Amino acid sequence: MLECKAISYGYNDDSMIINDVDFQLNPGEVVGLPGPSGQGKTTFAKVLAGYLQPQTGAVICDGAPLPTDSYCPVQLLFQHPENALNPRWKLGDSIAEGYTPSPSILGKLNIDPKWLHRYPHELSGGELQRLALARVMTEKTRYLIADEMTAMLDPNTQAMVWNAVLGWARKHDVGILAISHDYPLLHRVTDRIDRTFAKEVLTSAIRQELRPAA
Ligand SMILES: Nc1ncnc2c1ncn2[C@@H]1O[C@H](COP(=O)(O)OP(=O)(O)OP(=O)(O)O)[C@@H](O)[C@H]1O
Repeated sequence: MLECKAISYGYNDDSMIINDVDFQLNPGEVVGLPGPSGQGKTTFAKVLAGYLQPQTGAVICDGAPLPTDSYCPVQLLFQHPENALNPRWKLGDSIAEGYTPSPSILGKLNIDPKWLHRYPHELSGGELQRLALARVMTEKTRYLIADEMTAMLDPNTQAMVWNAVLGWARKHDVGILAISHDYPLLHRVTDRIDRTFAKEVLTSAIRQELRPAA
């Protein structure tokens, strides 16, 4: 289980962005994290993935603190994949740094193997995002935090990417935290919604979107 207890984080000590948050994500579970802009969802994601050290509390992954000198079992994908890929490396080299994705994973994400011979600036944002995702779809990833991961994709590509990710997560018992403003998407892909950052009163439109399909 990926869990945190009493996490607080502030970019300066005067004001905390995250206050005393408890959270749990089980292996194989898909949890949605909605919330208005600026509430601290991305900050929380960065703490959970070990990019930021909380001022109070701790992140525990399968019974241990996150490693600092080896592959992190909690991987974080952002809306903009450029930040995750070295602009000076061909994409095949960036991916091979971790592992070699199977032709099946490349196929499920509709990745043209020729892209691996190109540099990041030679692909579209949506193509890059699928490569950034392939890069973390390894058995070493136990939890994936998808922060607006498919926000830039068209609806068909978004559905294709989520099918691939959910199939992979089911097969390997990977837990997923999906952060998004897109309630219909969260309703489609998650098992439950965590309301830590979404304390706003639900509008009737959102309630309608959240209602299970008949
Ligand atoms: N590096 C930083 N230094 C100082 N303040 C920051 C930094 N990064 C984010 N913030 C501030 O922290 C607050 C929370 O930002 P965060 O990106 O976590 O929110 P969010 O809920 O993910 O928002 P959105 O839905 O718009 O992505 C915001 O007020 C933001 O301006």
